[in-house]
Amino acid sequence: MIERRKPIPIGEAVQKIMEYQLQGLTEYVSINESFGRFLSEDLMATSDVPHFDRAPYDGFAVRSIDTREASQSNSVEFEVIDHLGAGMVSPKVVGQNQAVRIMTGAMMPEGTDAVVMFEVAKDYEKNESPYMSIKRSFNKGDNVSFAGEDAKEGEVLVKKGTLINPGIQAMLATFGYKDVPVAKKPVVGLFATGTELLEVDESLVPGKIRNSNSHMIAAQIERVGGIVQYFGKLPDEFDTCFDAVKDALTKVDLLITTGGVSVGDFDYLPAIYKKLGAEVFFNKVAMRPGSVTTVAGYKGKILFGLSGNPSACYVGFELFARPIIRRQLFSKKPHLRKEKAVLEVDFPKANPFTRFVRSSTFIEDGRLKATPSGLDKSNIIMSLAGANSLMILPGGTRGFSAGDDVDVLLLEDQVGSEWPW
Ligand SMILES: Nc1nc2c(c(=O)[nH]1)N[C@H]1C(S)=C(S)[C@@H](COP(=O)(O)OP(=O)(O)OC[C@H]3O[C@@H](n4cnc5c(N)ncnc54)[C@H](O)[C@@H]3O)O[C@H]1N2
Ligand code: MOO
Ligand SMILES: [Mg+2]
Repeated sequence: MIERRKPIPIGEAVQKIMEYQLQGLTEYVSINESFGRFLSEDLMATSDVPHFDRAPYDGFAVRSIDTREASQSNSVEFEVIDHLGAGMVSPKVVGQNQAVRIMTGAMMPEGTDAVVMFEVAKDYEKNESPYMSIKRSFNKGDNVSFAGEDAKEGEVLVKKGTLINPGIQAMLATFGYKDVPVAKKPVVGLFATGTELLEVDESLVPGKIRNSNSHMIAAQIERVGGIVQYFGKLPDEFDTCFDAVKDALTKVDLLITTGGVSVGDFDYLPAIYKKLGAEVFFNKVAMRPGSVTTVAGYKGKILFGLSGNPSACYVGFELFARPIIRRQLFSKKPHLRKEKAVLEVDFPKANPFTRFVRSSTFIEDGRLKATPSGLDKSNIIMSLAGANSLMILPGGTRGFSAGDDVDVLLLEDQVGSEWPW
């Protein structure tokens, strides 16, 4: 007689994992390597930006007071006393009816408070000296980019846990972060179990299949921000698997296995957890696919026994392994982002358990819409390629119709959701 497993609700399963306190760690990387990493500290402005008043246009820096009388019928003349490119600083103090020829980005000379664009000035020479004249007036501050208008020193600009994007790279450089504090990537160990598994370059023979799970999960680990330590595939043999798992646990932060978690005669993971003395959080979840997902804690590490069935394996990772990895990367929203979408097609299958349907979610006419990306069975691989989301169809329902509102979890999104969804 096989053991009867008691399925626990999905929310409870997620919570049990998240209660396990795994701390994120910080490391410093060069700004050149920080793109795509997660900030491990709030990013603060180390100075005003810009830190001096500067010209936002090519033209002439003037004292606005001297322009007051300028009009279409009264042109006002200025003596041009200096010439500045970006990076240059004028040693001169600008006096009455004087101007400085200034280029975009150059620091405003002392005394000036407005910039006249070249387009509205007439420049000429008189007695071999440069002059310019204007036929309109300017107010104090016209065409000036003021110190601190972009950022104020001490301001928190980006929160800890944010993914560094190209804009944040620009900020980091602006504030002189040569080395950037980022979350250390958790090392996630990975085994594929199954005597039936062939390597990717092996020819097909009766009864055997190529191992696709480890390639899929490795990509999922990288997508979420972890480092993959792949230990290879294991045959369904207790001693071999036990030794390999025990040894691997000394080398990683989290350990994922695929296959061997159900009630089959060669499903050894449950017995391995038992012999290890690991604390099994759950071994059955009220969901499809991925109901057999088994998760255990062991000496501050978490073991994820994902199903061997590819779609179940994929879903198990996204629901249970993703958030703990993201939390180690300091995310405050470590779970998949949940949004509402309109179901595009009928989904008549009744759902005793909550179902996560691999789906393609897209925007059409300003609305989020979702459609299954292929066959909905846990052994199916092909529907995963087109899946950018998981549609949540709650348990205890008789199926759904086109036009119904459904919840979708976005797989490629970087913002995430808090818990509970
Ligand atoms: N009597 C019962 N049988 C099964 C139950 C059950 O509750 N009672 N649950 C079924 C469900 S649901 C699932 S899901 C599977 C889970 O099985 P395991 O996690 O133990 O995985 P395996 O038995 O090792 O393999 C299942 C399936 O997946 C293929 N597989 C395994 N590894 C890979 C890989 N790396 N790449 C591609 N495909 C892989 C394997 O060949 C099997 O076909 O159990 C049901 N049975
Ligand atoms: O874990 Mo199985 O995929 O529930 O279908
Ligand atoms: Mg099995």
